[in-house]
Amino acid sequence: MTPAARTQAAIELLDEVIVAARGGGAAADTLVTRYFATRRYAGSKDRRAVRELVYAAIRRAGEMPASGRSAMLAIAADDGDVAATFDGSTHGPAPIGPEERAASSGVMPEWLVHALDRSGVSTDEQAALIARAPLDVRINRLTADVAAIDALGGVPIPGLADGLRLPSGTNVNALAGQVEVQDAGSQIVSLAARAQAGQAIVDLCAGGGGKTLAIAAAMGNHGHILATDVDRGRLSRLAPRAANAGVTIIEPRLLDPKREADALTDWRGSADCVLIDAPCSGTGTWRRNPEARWRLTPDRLGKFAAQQRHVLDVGASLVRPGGALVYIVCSLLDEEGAGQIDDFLTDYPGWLADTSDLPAGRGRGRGTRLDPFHDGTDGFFVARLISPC
Ligand SMILES: C[S@@+](CC[C@H](N)C(=O)[O-])C[C@H]1O[C@@H](n2cnc3c(N)ncnc32)[C@H](O)[C@@H]1O
Repeated sequence: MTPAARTQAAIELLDEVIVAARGGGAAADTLVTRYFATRRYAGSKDRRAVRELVYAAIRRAGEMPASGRSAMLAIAADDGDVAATFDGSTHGPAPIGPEERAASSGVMPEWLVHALDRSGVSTDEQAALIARAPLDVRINRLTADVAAIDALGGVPIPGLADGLRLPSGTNVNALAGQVEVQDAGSQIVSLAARAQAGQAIVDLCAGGGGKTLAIAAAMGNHGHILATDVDRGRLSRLAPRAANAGVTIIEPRLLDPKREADALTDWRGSADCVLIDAPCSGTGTWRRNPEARWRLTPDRLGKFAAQQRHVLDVGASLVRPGGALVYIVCSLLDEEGAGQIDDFLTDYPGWLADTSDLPAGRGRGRGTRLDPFHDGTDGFFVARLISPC
């Protein structure tokens, strides 16, 4: 592809990303993969270059741009080489017209700036939310070939015995099951479960099982983990991943939304720990999905808050006396984090917030917050609550 054709491809892709963000369609990453699946003429260098243009344009536009072209014009405004590709060549974009407007620059939509301000997230911390994310993995000691993992050339992540930060672009597919791609923050908040061999743990919002597998490894594959979710597609990914990872203690169970408690009567009041990695806005994961900040609305945020309170109520009923409820969101908004826990503790007398022994993060309300600016991780809020004996 010529440089001009790459710019045109980025414009087309950005148009797709904008349409998907407006209509609840696929994530940018999926759209890029699909785009190239039907364009075999594009080589690996072309794909990488187009992907970088697309993500640079997404990161630069705080508000959703009017079009892919206006988003790329904003990149062209600062980069003469990109501007020169608007040359009207056969596969390239039309020349820039004198009246054409580039998309405005910014970190995120204005309403989110205010919401994060209210949650005590500084301007620098907000900017770090859309920086590039590193490639972190968790070494699975149940199956790991240490020599093969050493050969990847990663750097140990402070505070995580099994965490490794790899050079960007490292292909870890050949080591599936031996290493799990998992952000350092996700590994750190999983430690809040303080999982031990022999325990009975419920991972209520297990999804594809990123944290379930981390907990199983911490238990040395001894004990029992009930992994539940309401999303059949996500939960179905867990069993093959567990098999690959040599984990045998996980029991997946699909729940019916709003009727979760009916399917969990056998676990009522008996879990040593219930982990709730709740559905949330994902403001802490914008490094990986920067276009997600265009999708979020105050209405959607309110719906997440209601879901969070619902899963907290379901989870609390499963904890044994003296057991722990660990609440996690990958968001820095107090509505989803510290505020939820304040409300929970008001409504559940006798429950107490435990102190943090995590190797990163700072206190926020009755929990701990991790963020890219201070911790170099995705953003998370985590609280560990102890049920009355
Ligand atoms: C943040 S994701 C979980 C990610 C997962 N724990 C991991 O580490 O990969 C939140 C999950 O909560 C699930 N969920 C939403 N409402 C739920 C409910 N009422 N009961 C159980 N799971 C629910 C969603 O389907 C989604 O998979």
